[in-house]
Amino acid sequence: MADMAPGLRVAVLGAGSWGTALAAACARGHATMLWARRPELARRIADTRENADYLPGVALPQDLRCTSDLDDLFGHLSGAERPLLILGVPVAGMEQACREVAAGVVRHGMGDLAVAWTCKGLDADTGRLPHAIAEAAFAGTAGISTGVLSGPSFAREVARGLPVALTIASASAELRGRVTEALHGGAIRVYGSEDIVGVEVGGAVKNIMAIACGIGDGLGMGANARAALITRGLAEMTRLGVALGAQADTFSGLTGLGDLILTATGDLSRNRHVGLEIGRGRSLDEILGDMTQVAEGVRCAPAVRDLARRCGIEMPITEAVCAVLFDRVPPAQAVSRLLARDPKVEGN
Ligand SMILES: NC(=O)C1=CN([C@@H]2O[C@H](COP(=O)(O)OP(=O)(O)OC[C@H]3O[C@@H](n4cnc5c(N)ncnc54)[C@H](OP(=O)(O)O)[C@@H]3O)[C@@H](O)[C@H]2O)C=CC1
Ligand SMILES: O=C(CO)COP(=O)(O)O
Repeated sequence: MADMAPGLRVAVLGAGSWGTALAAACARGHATMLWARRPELARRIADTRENADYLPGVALPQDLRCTSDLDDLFGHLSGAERPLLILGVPVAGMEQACREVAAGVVRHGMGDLAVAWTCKGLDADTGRLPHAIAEAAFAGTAGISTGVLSGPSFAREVARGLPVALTIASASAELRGRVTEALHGGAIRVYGSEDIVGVEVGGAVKNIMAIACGIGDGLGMGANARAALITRGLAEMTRLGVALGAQADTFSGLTGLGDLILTATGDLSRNRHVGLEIGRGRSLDEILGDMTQVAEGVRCAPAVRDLARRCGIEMPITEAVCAVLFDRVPPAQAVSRLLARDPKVEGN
């Protein structure tokens, strides 16, 4: 069946805060369907035009469709000329989501599907970046092109229609064009990149640095310390990324420095929130117990630390965050250890 309506067919898998905000943005110009894993949430979104669990108070577009049935989602996409699927799940859900996508593509006989994921982190058990998780899950399934959508973007601000700039990284120019067509316009700018590893490393490491800056601010360490953590955090992110094959320039862009500044300083950040509360003396279990949304940096920090060690890369701030979160090192002691490191030449 040819795609008769103007615009693309877009599906968003995952109705958390980011998936919902992106689905709302796409629905303004394209036939869009959002998938929630809880049928009860899908029904409430469809009935109330609000995702009260994740974006309370935000009115969703009337023509955004919502389902909890994956076959509805693939039915919506199959037959369209240039279908786009955005994955709005956290890293922990990435592998299963990709497997569901591969199965759906086969079940619905789709010959072409562009898939863009939005998670920021790496697999807590294996240290794989999201593109490696996708590659493994999609191996053997023809017709799927892939990319990562990232950048400094608090879901709540995007859902309110405030300006934002995003980056879509993919080896496929056609996929970059499809994602740009779905989102670019109005308050959203979309930039293209081919540096998938750089974009993914930026997204993963900035969350850890946001926790570090939150800890510093919770301890009352001041603005100078925050600027130092951001700058040296950028150095850590760049070192790791370059060792993994990324381009150094990517880290001064939206998905590196841009997202690092946003998340390390913006109080809408869940990762910064975790750090702030740790710095104020609360325990990690207590903080996470009170949160209903994901803070990817917590699970990701040990995986990044271990990956850096395997690569022979120094990441002292990441090491300090892990020590505070998981080894019960008091935050002030972790700061003293960082300050006591030997002097070195900046840039290294
Ligand atoms: N929020 C933001 O501002 C931004 C977030 N991101 C990234 O997007 C990703 C998703 O984050 P966000 O939407 O904020 O998260 P939320 O915590 O707001 O929502 C998480 C969503 O994922 C579902 N989910 C949770 N765990 C799993 C799992 N193991 N398998 C499948 N689905 C799961 C939840 O379903 P259920 O409700 O049923 O539990 C929910 O729909 C993260 O990697 C985040 O870093 C990127 C840019 C901006
Ligand atoms: O990635 C984000 C903004 O770009 C959201 O950050 P948090 O996950 O810390 O809320």
